[in-house]
Amino acid sequence: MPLNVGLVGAGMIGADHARRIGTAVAGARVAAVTDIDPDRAAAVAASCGARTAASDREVVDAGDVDAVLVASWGPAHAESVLAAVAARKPVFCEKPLATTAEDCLKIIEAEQASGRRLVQVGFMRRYDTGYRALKRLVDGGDLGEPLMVHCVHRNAEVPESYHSAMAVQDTAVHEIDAVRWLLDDEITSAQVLFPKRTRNRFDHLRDPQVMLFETASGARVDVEVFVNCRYGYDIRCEVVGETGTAELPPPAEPAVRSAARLSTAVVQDWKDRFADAYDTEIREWTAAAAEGTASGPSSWDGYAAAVVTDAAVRSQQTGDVVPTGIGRRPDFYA
Ligand SMILES: NC(=O)c1ccc[n+]([C@@H]2O[C@H](COP(=O)([O-])OP(=O)(O)OC[C@H]3O[C@@H](n4cnc5c(N)ncnc54)[C@H](O)[C@@H]3O)[C@@H](O)[C@H]2O)c1
Ligand SMILES: O[C@H]1[C@H](O)[C@@H](O)[C@H](O)[C@@H](O)[C@H]1O
Repeated sequence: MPLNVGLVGAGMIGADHARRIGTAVAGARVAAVTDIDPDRAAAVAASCGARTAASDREVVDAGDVDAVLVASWGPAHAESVLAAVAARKPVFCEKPLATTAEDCLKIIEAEQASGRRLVQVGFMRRYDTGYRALKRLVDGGDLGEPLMVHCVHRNAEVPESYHSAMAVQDTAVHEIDAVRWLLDDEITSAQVLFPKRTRNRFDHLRDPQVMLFETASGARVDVEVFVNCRYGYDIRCEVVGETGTAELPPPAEPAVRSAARLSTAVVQDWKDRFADAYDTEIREWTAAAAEGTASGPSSWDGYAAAVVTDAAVRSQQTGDVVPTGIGRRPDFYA
């Protein structure tokens, strides 16, 4: 019997995950799809042989839905995740887990009360082969004690609806999770600085931004976010340890020698850059969900990302170093 997945949110990434479940994941199928835009729900349902449902509640409560995939807008995530946890169904939630730390805590409490892990958050970098290789080096002690991490997150461009806080909440949130995971260390403070602004995009947007984080052990992390860099999608990460450094490998692209030039194409967007990571992420989610549980990035990771992004957004107003106030991770999430 395949795992029957109920999809909440049939936008860009929801449709992509539905396609992925149909083509790249064995032992799972999409059974029901809902979206507040019924046309989108109908189109995605038709593309994967599923039925449509009127609401997230209907998806969660359906007798033939074993697990729920939430890919709606961030502000709608908490309600759907809480409903799935209440129904004791495994749930994958695209980032962010919730848009407030308070809602993340409600999910943590409900999940702990259920007695087992049910929630996986969509931080797909943890499934990227390059990041996994970096993690093995850090964990294996090959670099000595990690002291610093230098990160770059560049998008070719963003739509007009993208605003300055999203550079933290939507974009740097990936580095925030990846660095916590790589170093196995919590982020305790955040600061955001604004360099000279690009003239190439909207007046309302501060772009680029430089974000500085400190971890509980004293490691320092810098993240350059530049979401209108024009030339492509560019993700970099270098861990500097006491005895060595390691850098994320660039995506494998052929080196082309032609017309007296040696060149390599730059990947253009996140869907291509992390395509394999998304496949692995959803495969590992469905495998755990088939066992009635969840693995990978947890509700605690979703909460930690929320408190760090809150601190960084506050720092955007003043430039101050803002403590994150992160507490102790419950043993449930050890
Ligand atoms: N992990 C990643 O790299 C990654 C990449 C892109 C998007 N995301 C996340 O995925 C989520 C969706 O992003 P997107 O780019 O697909 O956005 P999108 O706007 O294309 O799609 C969101 C969909 O959710 C629907 N929706 C909103 N509220 C709903 C509700 N209450 N019930 C049902 N449907 C609802 C909208 O109608 C829309 O179709 C966001 O949280 C985003 O941050 C993650
Ligand atoms: O929602 C997207 C997505 O998370 C991408 O991975 C990131 O590079 C973009 O900056 C963000 O807007």
